[in-house]
Amino acid sequence: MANGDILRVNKVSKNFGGLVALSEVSFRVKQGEFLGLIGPNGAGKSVMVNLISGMYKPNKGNIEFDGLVITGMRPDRIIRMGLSRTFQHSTLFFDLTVRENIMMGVREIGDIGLAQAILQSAGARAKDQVIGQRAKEVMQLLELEGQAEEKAANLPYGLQKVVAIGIAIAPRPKVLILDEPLTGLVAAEVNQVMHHIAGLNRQGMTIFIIEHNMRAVMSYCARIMVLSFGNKIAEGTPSEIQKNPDVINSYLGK
Ligand SMILES: Nc1ncnc2c1ncn2[C@@H]1O[C@H](COP(=O)(O)OP(=O)(O)OP(=O)(O)O)[C@@H](O)[C@H]1O
Repeated sequence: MANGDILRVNKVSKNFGGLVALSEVSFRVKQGEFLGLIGPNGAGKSVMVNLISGMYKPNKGNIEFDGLVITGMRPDRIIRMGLSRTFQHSTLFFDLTVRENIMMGVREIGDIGLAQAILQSAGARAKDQVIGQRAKEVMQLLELEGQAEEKAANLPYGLQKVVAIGIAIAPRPKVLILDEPLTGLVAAEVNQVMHHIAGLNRQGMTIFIIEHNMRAVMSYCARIMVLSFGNKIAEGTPSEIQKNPDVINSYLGK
């Protein structure tokens, strides 16, 4: 895409019956960027994530990812194109180990770059090997090797969030969307999760994070967008956002 945009949201609106959840919202995300989305409860943040990831369809407007219009595409196809997300509520397989959880992330996609040909043509054993290898890489990347054989249910909450990120990045996405990944975490866990997200960004992954934790958003995001009642009310650097009177009135001041 021109200007290095990896994602473009163009005048997107979403209604639920008479409720306007999003009203003609537009924004762009640059390749490699660390973008934050903030706003009060009910502002439309999760609806925006669901529209981008193909779970909802907009009533108006369109969304472009990596040069293609993805509006109306099925969520699995959007993931295969390289746009992955995590969910506000945990989506781990609690009875499975960390390794097995991350293997699920790889397997679900069935497309891991160079390994794609092997996955399509080879027998079950070769497939398992490729999937296991990718799971190992992901665990190394997120420093989860020590917990590889632990059941997800037995992990502290912060590590469960890291495993959820592992499932999402297993298919090597270009863009990772995180929907409130810090909810319910204590300060040390917040730092742990943000450390991993920042590491992924340093390695080139574009990050789009929805969060209420202002300290984390302000210290990690290069740019922040603010939604309120379905409208984009501001966009700028953390210091611009902190000074913006509309943002203070509708969100930060409260
Ligand atoms: N599937 C749905 N059906 C009907 N209304 C919905 C649906 N999903 C979201 N909404 C409504 O859309 C509005 C925006 O909700 P959304 O979940 O996007 O808010 P949010 O900004 O993510 O809030 P929070 O910070 O509390 O997660 C709310 O009024 C919500 O009730």
